Amino acid sequence: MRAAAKGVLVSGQLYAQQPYGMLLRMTSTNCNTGDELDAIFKQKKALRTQVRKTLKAIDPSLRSQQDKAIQDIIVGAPWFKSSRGLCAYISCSALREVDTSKLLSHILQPPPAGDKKLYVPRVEDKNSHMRMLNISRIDDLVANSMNILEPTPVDADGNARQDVLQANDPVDIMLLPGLAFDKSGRRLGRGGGYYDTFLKNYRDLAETRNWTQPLLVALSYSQQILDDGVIPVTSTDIPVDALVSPEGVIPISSAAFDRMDL
Ligand SMILES: Nc1nc2c(c(=O)[nH]1)N(C=O)[C@@H](CNc1ccc(C(=O)N[C@@H](CCC(=O)O)C(=O)O)cc1)CN2
Ligand SMILES: Nc1ncnc2c1ncn2[C@@H]1O[C@H](COP(=O)(O)OP(=O)(O)OP(=O)(O)O)[C@@H](O)[C@H]1O
Repeated sequence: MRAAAKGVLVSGQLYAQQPYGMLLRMTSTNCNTGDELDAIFKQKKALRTQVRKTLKAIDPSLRSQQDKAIQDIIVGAPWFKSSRGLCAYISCSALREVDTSKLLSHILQPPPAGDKKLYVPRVEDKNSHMRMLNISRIDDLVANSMNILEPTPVDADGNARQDVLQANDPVDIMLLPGLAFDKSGRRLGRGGGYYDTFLKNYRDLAETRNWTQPLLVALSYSQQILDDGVIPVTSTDIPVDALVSPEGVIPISSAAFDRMDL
């Protein structure tokens, strides 16, 4: 995947090669040279190793206190209560991700309490391709090869599940996982590029449809919030609008300040 980020010249213009043979025109704002990218990927890899270690060292009871605090903050928040459509991840405890199980059970309550449409990730292939599919019950999930629960492409009645990129209505919020974050919105993922690719596609779709962009909200243990300047980023990394940690909501973008009622 690293080679995919190197520049190629087409008709005198520099392009970054993307999965599926797509080319992204390199401009002064989105351009990283091959050497820069190699250096950044190395720094990201080292930081991932360090953060994984930190996460493994958190005492399990402290971790579950943080899991509860983060989910309670979200469930009680006006911006969450008023949302109609969400994308959320299905947390994996072996990866030490902030737990989303209480949040998901809350969203998936039978109506009228459960009044939100939920989309969750399904990895389609190793070329950073992930879809977000609609589920209405926790039983809609099965473990994939990475041991993360994900929806089957077809529901129990044999109908294809709705893909959020094909839906007629926008989602308001995306609850995102990650290994590390900072208070300027930088996010370090697990390295697949799945979220960055999906978020870019959703952003393009929302723009085409004239929809309000969803708020990108990352769930983070206190230990995952790093000082500004520590998280290396490339031009394809999409910043988050806000963080939710056990200490509360940290709004970052102007959209977060406007919409999170803080
Ligand atoms: N809960 C959850 N679901 C998700 C993601 C995620 O980060 N969390 N993804 C977000 O992309 C996609 C799947 N991508 C993944 C990428 C790496 C690993 C993983 O197990 N990484 C190991 C290291 C593997 C290695 O390189 O040796 C790890 O981080 O410890 C899991 C999922 C879609 N679904
Ligand atoms: N919009 C995009 N289109 C195509 N490839 C992308 C896009 N965004 C990121 N990638 C590629 O995905 C790979 C992994 O990127 P990176 O290391 O930044 O992932 P990450 O942010 O840690 O993971 P994730 O986005 O899944 O949380 C890189 O090769 C990167 O060039």
